[in-house]
Amino acid sequence: MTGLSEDMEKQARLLSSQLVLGDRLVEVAATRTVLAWKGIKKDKKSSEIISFSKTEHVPLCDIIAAHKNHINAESGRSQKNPKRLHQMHPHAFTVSYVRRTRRRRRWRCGDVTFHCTNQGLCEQWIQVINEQLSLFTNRPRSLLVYINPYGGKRRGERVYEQKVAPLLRRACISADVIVTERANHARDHLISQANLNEYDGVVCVGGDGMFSEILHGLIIRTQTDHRVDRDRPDSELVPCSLRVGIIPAGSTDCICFSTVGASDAVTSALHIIVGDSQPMDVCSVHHRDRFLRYSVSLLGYGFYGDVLTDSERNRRLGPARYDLAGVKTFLSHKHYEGTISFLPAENKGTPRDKLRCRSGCGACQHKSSLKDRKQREMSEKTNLDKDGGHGWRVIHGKFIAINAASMSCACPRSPKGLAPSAHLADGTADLILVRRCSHLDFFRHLLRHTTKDDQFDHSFVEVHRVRKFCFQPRVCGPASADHRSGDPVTSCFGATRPCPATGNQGNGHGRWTCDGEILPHAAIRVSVHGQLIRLFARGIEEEQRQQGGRAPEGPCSPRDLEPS
Ligand SMILES: Nc1ncnc2c1ncn2[C@@H]1O[C@H](COP(=O)(O)OP(=O)(O)OP(=O)(O)O)[C@@H](O)[C@H]1O
Ligand SMILES: CCCCCCCCCCCCC/C=C/[C@@H](O)[C@H](CO)NC(=O)CCCCC
Ligand SMILES: [Ca+2]
Repeated sequence: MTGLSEDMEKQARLLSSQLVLGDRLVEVAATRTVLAWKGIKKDKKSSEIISFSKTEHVPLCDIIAAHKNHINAESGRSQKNPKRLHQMHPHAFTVSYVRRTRRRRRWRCGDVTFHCTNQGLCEQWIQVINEQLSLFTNRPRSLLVYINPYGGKRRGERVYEQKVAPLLRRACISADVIVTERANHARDHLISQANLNEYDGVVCVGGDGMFSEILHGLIIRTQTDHRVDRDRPDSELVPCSLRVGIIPAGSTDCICFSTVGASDAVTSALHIIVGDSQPMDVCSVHHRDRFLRYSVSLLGYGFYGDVLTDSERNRRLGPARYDLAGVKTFLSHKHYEGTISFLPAENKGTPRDKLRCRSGCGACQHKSSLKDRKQREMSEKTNLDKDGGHGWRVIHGKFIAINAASMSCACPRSPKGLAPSAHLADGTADLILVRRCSHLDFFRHLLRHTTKDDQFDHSFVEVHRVRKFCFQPRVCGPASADHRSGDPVTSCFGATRPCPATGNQGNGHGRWTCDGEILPHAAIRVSVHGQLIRLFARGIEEEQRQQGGRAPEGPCSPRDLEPS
């Protein structure tokens, strides 16, 4: 025995044999966690089999599938490969696996083809590998796919057919595909038609707006099935059981970029295939006792609300509409007056710490139990009753922008994001207040979103980590008794009255963008629901150095390595 590696010797081999790889003879072995091989040859003097190359290996959790090859006479024969070697090994199988590239966290599908002496051995290898893969119960078998044909540069259908469908087929994953025919088609289908029991996950081919449809479809369906009243701002929402995969085909693709670390269809498809799971916080947004929308990325008032409002007029420009609207909004340099009240998140770090949310993030590991949450709610209520809002902070001011990000909102435009230290699944959002400042100062602040400099390091910017917040635009006329009472929750909504100038509450104020949609009200109340939804993703991985070898040791967590 040549000894593939010490680690492998410690584990029971499921199968090992001599096979041919290219023009070399290799010893190949499979255990429950790894497939490894090493070049071998016959020692001329002793006639013993000796190894002559380093062990190469692929963790089983990175393998997509093993398939039989249909070989013609010429295939598999390299120039150096003597005809004899090939003739002695006429059967072959290919193992497809996840290959990490050196470039920007992109994953690709790698193939390695082994030739065998006989058909029985070839089939045995395929069976052993695929049997082990079938033990990974986190991998989906059946998916429901929604494609927005008009998202981003209108390439959704092509991207799916050319890049994603072939990989799903290779991994033996079935997919029912719906190409949407109108806005909200996917949302409505999920709410009232889809038979969700048939699927292990939902795939969204499109941008953040399309993802938002699917998010709404799944959350609304889940709450309806569990008879949860969505209109009550304090309802405890039930987490969705199906995971969502995002194949980026939009303009910003911020949710994909922030959860996968790349905006790339093949990378996303591979995260779906290996069955990754990334929980994600969701904000619920209410106006008085009426549910408005859910948000996972940016709730933005003022600057971003205006950018989005303006960009909607130029949808035909595709992704460039945001640049045009961004410049116009920046030049208009508006500010808005209002009161923001928020409940700070305790013991959850700060938005300016340097603890970035990365794959396996410690801050996102802890999911508070129902008991914890009930206790927190009780103490919030008691504090409110006791002294009219203890724990809540209230800030009145003139703001150029108010942004709430429950994740970093990293995207190709801003690789560290609007809130670089926000966490995907810690049950909090980072609330960024940009007060009225000079044009030049605001430009400096914006510019820092694209560099390594700290965009919060300005006297006119403050940032808080929060569980809940309310916003009340400046009230026309004298402040109401509720507002003066200091009870932030009541004052958020009690003080709203029609503006005499317009006769309409909301008009004349700024607007909120909620993951790219414009909200119909400026006075809103927001709660973060920790880990309400899960994606086929694993968060952004630390960049790794490749160390030679066919597939570098991936960051498979022990959970991934052990078949369940
Ligand atoms: N068939 C369709 N026809 C018209 N609109 C659609 C259709 N399907 C989905 N939509 C809507 O298109 C909007 C934009 O889609 P999407 O998010 O995919 O692209 P985007 O806006 O270019 O990207 P991003 O949201 O990342 O900026 C979504 O709000 C969605 O509701
Ligand atoms: C002087 C240079 C200034 C550069 C400033 C760059 C700052 C970029 C921060 C981008 C944050 C995007 C957050 C994502 C929000 C999405 O839910 C939403 C829907 O797709 N997209 C936008 O709001 C689109 C937002 C587009 C903003 C331009
Ligand atoms: Ca969060």
